[in-house]
This record gives sequence, structure tokens and C-alpha cells, in this order.
Amino acid sequence: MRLHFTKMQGAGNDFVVLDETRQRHGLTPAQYRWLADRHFGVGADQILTVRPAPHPGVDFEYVIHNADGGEVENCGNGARCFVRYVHDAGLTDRRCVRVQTRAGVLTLALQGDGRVTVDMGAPVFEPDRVPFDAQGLAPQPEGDWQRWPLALPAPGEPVVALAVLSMGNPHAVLRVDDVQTAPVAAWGPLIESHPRFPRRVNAGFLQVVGRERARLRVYERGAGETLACGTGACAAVVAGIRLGWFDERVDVDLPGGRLTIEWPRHQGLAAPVRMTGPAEPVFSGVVDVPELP
Ligand SMILES: N[C@@H](CCC[C@H](N)C(=O)O)C(=O)O
Repeated sequence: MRLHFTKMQGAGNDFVVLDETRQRHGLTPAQYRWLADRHFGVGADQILTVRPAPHPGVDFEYVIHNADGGEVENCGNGARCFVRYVHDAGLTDRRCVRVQTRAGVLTLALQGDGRVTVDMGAPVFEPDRVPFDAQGLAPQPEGDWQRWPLALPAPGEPVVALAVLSMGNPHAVLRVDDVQTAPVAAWGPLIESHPRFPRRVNAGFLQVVGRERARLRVYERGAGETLACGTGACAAVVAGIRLGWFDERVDVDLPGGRLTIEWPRHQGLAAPVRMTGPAEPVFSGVVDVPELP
């Protein structure tokens, strides 16, 4: 199957973007995996697909597949690239679009300086809705919230204190002293696949630099460590605000760039999270995707 695609990146989190507004390609999980493969395919952390609006009130449907081929609920850096793509491709002339994701409706706004602001909706804290199996664990109270002690299946069985929440997709946030030396490669996969997370989880390693500054590395579910994770940055800032570490606006430095996250906690727990950051096209091309079951 011959496909036109655009390669994009947002703070170094990279995407293959596909247009299915006129026809569905019907790709299999193995074909998404192939497209994401950096050696045999195009190479990407996620594949983003643009589909027509499924109902009135939204402009498009936004579908996300991880590099491992699995479809997921949400992708923050991808959302910024999505609005830049539909605008540049002439699929809309609106600078503000509403898209349906598996996690709900997102509102995306192109700024004059080329950056994009996304209304990411409200965070979700109930363990069952993350989903996270908290049964039998004693939460450690902090700020107006808590962290959960979790033993990792590693030599010495280290117990880590995780803040657990959803930004439409599941996140676990671990505070570290220094992101440079944090055990992301060793602990990331152990947290991602911990049996307490029935749908696996994105693992964020957060360094608090100041009340408005953070550094973050994320080991993403289904993609491994990426240069940036938008929902991961939202989750880390929301967790840090509730735990008393941050004010309501935080600049988050990730290995691939900076995202600004705002959460007006004073408006209540259901206040929406706003994320602002870059979204850049890299190149467009045509690829012959092999038949794969
Ligand atoms: N890179 C993304 C998140 C993509 C999905 C994630 N790996 C998951 O499985 O939930 C972002 O920028 O938010």
C-alpha cells in the first residue's frame, strides 16, 4: 500500500501523520509498528491519523497509535502537531480546532508565534479510572493529595513513591533529585509494566527545580523513553501542584525542548490543564507499506 505521510515533531517527540479524511487505509497494528520502526520504516514515537469529525461540535477525529502498534487515548505533543498539520495541509482555515480523541474532546489553538496551546481537559485522580489497582496499599499523604509506595521487581526490590493520575492516558510520576542520573532505562519498563497498572502506564521522572521550573524525562508506554511527552508534562505538573511543590504555571524542560503547563488549581480539581509548546513539520514523503498481518 502506497501512503503519503508527513513527519512532524513537537519538542523532539516525533510523529508520522496520516490523512484519512477521504479514505481509511485500514492499517494493521503490525503496519503501524513498521511505520514507526526507525530502521525498516519511517521512524516515529507515535503515528497520528486525521479522520473526519465523527459528530457535530468537533472538527476532526484524532487517532493515536504508539510505536508498538497499540491505539491509545491521548498524546499532548501530537495534539499540537495535529492542529499545525490540518492547518498547513489546507484541511481547515481555522486557527482553533476541536478534535475528538478516545479520551474526550480537546481544543487546540495555533498561536501567532507558531507555538500551539492545547486545552487538555481535567486530570483524573480516582485510581480505578487511571486505571491503577491501589488495593491494600497505604497512600502517603502530602500537600492535599498522596503518593503510593510501590515495590519494583528489581534487585533489592526498591520501593518508589508514585503519584498516579490520568490525563486521558495513565501516568505515574516519580520525584528524583536529578533527571540526568535518574534510572529511567532500568526502572521505566518496570513501572510501565507493573501489575498494578492493568493497561500499563507512562512513567515520568520529575526533578523539581523551583516553584515554576521542572525537568522531566518520560519512559512512555508503548514507545520507550522519548525526547518529550506532553501528557507526561501535564501529569507531572498537576501532581506537583497537588503535592505542594509547584505554583500554577510551570516551565518543564524535557530532553527535546520546553513545554509550559498551567493548571489553575484554585478553580478546583476539575479545572482544565493548558499546555503550550512547539509543533514543527520535518518532511513529507511517500512510503510503500508492506502487507503485514
Ligand atoms: N507522546 C505523548 C503520549 C503518547 C501516548 C503514550 N505513550 C501512552 O501510551 O499513553 C504525549 O506527548 O503526550
